[in-house]
Amino acid sequence: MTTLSVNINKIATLRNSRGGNIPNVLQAALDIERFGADGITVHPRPDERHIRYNDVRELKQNLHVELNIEGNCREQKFVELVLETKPAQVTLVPDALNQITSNHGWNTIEHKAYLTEMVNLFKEAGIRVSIFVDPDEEMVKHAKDTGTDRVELYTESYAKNFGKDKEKAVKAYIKAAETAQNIGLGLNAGHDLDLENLCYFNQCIPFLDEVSIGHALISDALYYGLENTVQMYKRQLNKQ
Ligand SMILES: CC(=O)[C@@H](O)[C@H](O)COP(=O)(O)O
Ligand SMILES: NCC(=O)COP(=O)(O)O
Repeated sequence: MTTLSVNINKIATLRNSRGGNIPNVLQAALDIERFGADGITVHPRPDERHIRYNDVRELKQNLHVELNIEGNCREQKFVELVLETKPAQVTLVPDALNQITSNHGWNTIEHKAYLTEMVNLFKEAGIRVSIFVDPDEEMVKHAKDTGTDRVELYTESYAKNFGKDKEKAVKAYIKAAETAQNIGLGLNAGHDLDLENLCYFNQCIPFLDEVSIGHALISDALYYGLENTVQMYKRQLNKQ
């Protein structure tokens, strides 16, 4: 069964807009856990514009479900935070400084030596590692050489093209996913997944381990409430 890790960056964005502690990010994460999510994802960025480094520390101390920390391992502060908090999973994302959001996966050929070093560092600390990649069989194959446990397929292009032609939109993802499965890599996916496009993606790739979803899920919660929304996403993942 594919697990749902809820990305709570957008809850922190709302909190930070007023400088106080409303909404309370930790409480929201604990509630999301209680409502049935399998994990919590955070993506701290160097400017701490949404999740702050201290949020991550608090979350790790209080959550019972898996914590997935995504981010740029070229940032020393990020590496130190991950090694200090020891989440269940770290997802390595090649962000540029001041990027609005993630917009590409790693080139696992060009950066293989560097990624191998980072994967070793985190795995030695007992942390599962996932590498964020575009839906490209070559990138998946070369990710395997780094020793990573999983890859996360960057689903922005799937989400963007889903409305035009969903079969075409998912094609490269199925190929990349099958490659990962054949070489023994675990498989995550995320970015712009939503209530419309999630079920089809999961049905096309039934061996998916985890999806991480934030922007659409937190937006849907404005209409449906957080509890309902988490359960609506879970139901999409449970449809055969
Ligand atoms: C890695 C990824 O796909 C991103 O979606 C990310 O985790 C979200 O980051 P922001 O919330 O900063 O857009
Ligand atoms: N890894 C993707 C993620 O955590 C959430 O992405 P999005 O749903 O906010 O686009």
